[in-house]
Amino acid sequence: MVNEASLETFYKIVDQNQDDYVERLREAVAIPSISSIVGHRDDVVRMSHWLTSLFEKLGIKYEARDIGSHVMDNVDLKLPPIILGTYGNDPNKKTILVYGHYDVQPALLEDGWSSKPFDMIETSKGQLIGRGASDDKGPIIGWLNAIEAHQNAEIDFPVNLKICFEGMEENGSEGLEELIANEADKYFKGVDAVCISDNYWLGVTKPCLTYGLRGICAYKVTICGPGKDLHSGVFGGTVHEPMTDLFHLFSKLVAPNGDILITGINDDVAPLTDEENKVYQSLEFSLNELHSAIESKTNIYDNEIETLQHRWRYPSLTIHGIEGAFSSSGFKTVLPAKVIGKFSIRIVPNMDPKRVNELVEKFLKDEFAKLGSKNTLSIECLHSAKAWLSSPHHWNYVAASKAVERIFKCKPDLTREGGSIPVTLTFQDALNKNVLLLPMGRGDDGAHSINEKLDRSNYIQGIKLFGAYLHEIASCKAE
Ligand SMILES: C[C@H](N)C(=O)N[C@@H](Cc1c[nH]cn1)C(=O)O
Ligand SMILES: [Zn+2]
Ligand SMILES: [Zn+2]
Repeated sequence: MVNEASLETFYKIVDQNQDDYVERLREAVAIPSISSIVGHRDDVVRMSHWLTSLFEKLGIKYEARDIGSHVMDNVDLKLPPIILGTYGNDPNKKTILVYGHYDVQPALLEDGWSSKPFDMIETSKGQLIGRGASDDKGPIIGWLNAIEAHQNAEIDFPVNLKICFEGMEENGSEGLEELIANEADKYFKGVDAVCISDNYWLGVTKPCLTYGLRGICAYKVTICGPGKDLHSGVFGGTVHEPMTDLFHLFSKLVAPNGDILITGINDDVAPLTDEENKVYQSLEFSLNELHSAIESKTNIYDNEIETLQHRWRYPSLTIHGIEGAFSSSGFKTVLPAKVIGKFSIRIVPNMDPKRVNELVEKFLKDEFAKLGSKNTLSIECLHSAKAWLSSPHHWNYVAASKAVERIFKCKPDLTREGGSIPVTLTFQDALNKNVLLLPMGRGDDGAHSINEKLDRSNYIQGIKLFGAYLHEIASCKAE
């Protein structure tokens, strides 16, 4: 049985301390821990130190595991540590593993942010705007705030908590899979279930529990031509241009209606069953919510069901950008000598990254050969991860559903999501335990986009939700 009085005291303490929690998030957002930019690697490491100081303050035992180094953009870089924490070790309590990441996506004011991305502001509507506020600093700090609130309220922490925070999630989670495989029977031994808060509600009003994610294969395509950038007037029309080749190649990858054109890519996509199709009929999601999240009406599908199916259970291909091309304002009549195009494919159940890589390589090489260009082409898969599906009827989900009802007075939606968190499947397979995604933020938080935000109410109610979830876990029967 959940101790109702303890929970009420916990909620009260969370409410009383909410301004401190916001300040804590502001401090964390101020560290630009961007894992995919060489010059920010020290900031990612600084963020790990910020977290471990908080672990010390809260009495969480931890190890900051050194996982070696890697080469990124031709630079040898130390990988940020994986922080493994342990809070409580009572054999009579269940053990829950929480995972999150302390790295963030890149962000520049000139991308169109309305305020400096790493100086978190709070708007009059209670939106906490800053890079990483929702993805994933708010949620990871949320777990730590929940621990502190139990201490301040002087109530027993209901479970043993194991914590795994990484600093490379936005850049392929390098080193994490290996660490989990090595530690499955050591550090992760005794874990009963896993909970990850690193995604978002479907819309803006109703909480959800998430049981599926798409995977990802991310590519870098390099075309090299002349030995240096050239004057387009002097040399244009007389040399094979890398940018022209890249545009031709990339135009073959995907149609404007989103269909992926790579030969064979759709062959393995799991067929849509009647049972799965039914799931989409009962979801509360409107195109209006989509329009507000994308700040336009540029949706491909004119109905909710197809939109969600193409977000959750069909693959998609996105062209992200071109390195080496002229991209500033103004006009420069340059002929770029070398360009690097970047795209990724979100993959779905039954698709295998190895097979996807083979198909992508063959397709690009065949198409490049048709151009008759004397430039050179190279293709690199930067990182990949399979799609993930969990069992939403497991006691882990039942406990989370009860916790949502306590805090939000409604039953959560059961959703899948289009983004990727490679570690979900790794934990599920390596530990053979149920994995639950319990989001804190809303569908319009703008993760990876400009003006990323976390609503103060989602942050504070999210801390209460995490606490309530752990209390429900403690009182539920694990079968
Ligand atoms: C859903 C999660 N919060 C997230 O944003 N994941 C990233 C992971 C990733 C993979 N390559 C680079 N980042 C995502 O889905 O893009
Ligand atoms: Zn992210
Ligand atoms: Zn994330």
